[in-house]
Amino acid sequence: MPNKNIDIKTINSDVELPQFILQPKDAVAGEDVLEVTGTVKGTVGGLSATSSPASSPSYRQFSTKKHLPRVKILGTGGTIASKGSKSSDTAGYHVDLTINELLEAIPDIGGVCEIEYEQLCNLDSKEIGLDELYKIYKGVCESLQKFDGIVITHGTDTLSETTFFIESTIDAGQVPIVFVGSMRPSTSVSADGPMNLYQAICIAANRESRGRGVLISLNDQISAGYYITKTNANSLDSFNVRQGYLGNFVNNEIHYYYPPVKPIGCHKFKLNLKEELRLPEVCVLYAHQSLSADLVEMVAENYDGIVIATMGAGSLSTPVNEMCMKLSVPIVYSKRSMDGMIPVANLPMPPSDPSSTIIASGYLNPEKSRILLQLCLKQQYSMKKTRAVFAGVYGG
Ligand SMILES: NC(=O)C[C@H](N)C(=O)O
Repeated sequence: MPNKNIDIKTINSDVELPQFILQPKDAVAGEDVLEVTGTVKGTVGGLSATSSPASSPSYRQFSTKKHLPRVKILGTGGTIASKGSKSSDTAGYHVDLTINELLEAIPDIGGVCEIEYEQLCNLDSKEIGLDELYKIYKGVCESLQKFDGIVITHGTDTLSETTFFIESTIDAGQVPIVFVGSMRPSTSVSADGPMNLYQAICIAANRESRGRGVLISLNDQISAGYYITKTNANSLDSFNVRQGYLGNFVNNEIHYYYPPVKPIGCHKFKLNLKEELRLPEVCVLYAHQSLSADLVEMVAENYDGIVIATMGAGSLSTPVNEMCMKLSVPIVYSKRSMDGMIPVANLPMPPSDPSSTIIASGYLNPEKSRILLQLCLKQQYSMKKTRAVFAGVYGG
């Protein structure tokens, strides 16, 4: 049952699925208002299970005078759910832990919130595809109506693609959606997963996190899932972006630097929850010296759209530009550089030319541009409308 101290109100959303905001009634989360007994419930492989106190570690059954927020955890796998063969291994590990096992490593969490969890899949994030994205999308939509916050465990390699997709397709209203992963497997010395997960759950349960959309919690930092990306393949401090962090987590305190904020110009796409997720095929090409124009043509024949990671702020050789100008599929010019953007002025054809199918990615990196173009193609947006969507991130 949803928390009785929270009012659920429908919000005006441009997303087809009815969604809700959770608003506290007079009672404030964390104040002593009523006696509740908290449990951790879970679903693994579609089977529902409520932990029985007798067989459970102590954190799963708690009694408190506090009115606790309710948090849903959706498990998808990643290094956070992985085991290596030696405690010194930080590579060559495999996904092996369920959400239930991850929670055993953070016994203090029972005092923070009530938790329900669901294991959607248990994969390295390189295996996350449309089916898994759809499960995450569905899991988040269904949980929005019943919980104060949502946490999704996920591998870091493709984490920022999933956060971008979820921010682009779900209007979460006030409910924090917090993604979390780790860089070291659970078996390693100084594994970062348990603290990252603990912090993510605290962030999801905290009222200061409301109205901030999709967040990533990693290495004590809180950032916006729309922009942030993995910038280091190995270190604990693996997520970074020029658009910056939203806050910091220190010794059980959450410090936001700004009032609630969501990314400017983030276009929301309506998806139909009842339909399986199918998206048009968009290929990412990585430009380099002597990139073959024929390769671009070959890709255009086999895909619905192309994103090119150009060499600077839109630079491609003359033969490749000429090929792009001839093709009829949409081609997004993005960048190899981690930071910066593609200004419209650097496109080989002005966007006002009706025959142009070349679009500037603005601040979006190639993998996020790919998802945005897929969503535009799925909705059968015109070139003009697709440009308007990319203009939200100063492209177009
Ligand atoms: N740190 C990680 O989570 C990397 C892992 N290969 C994954 O993305 O699932």
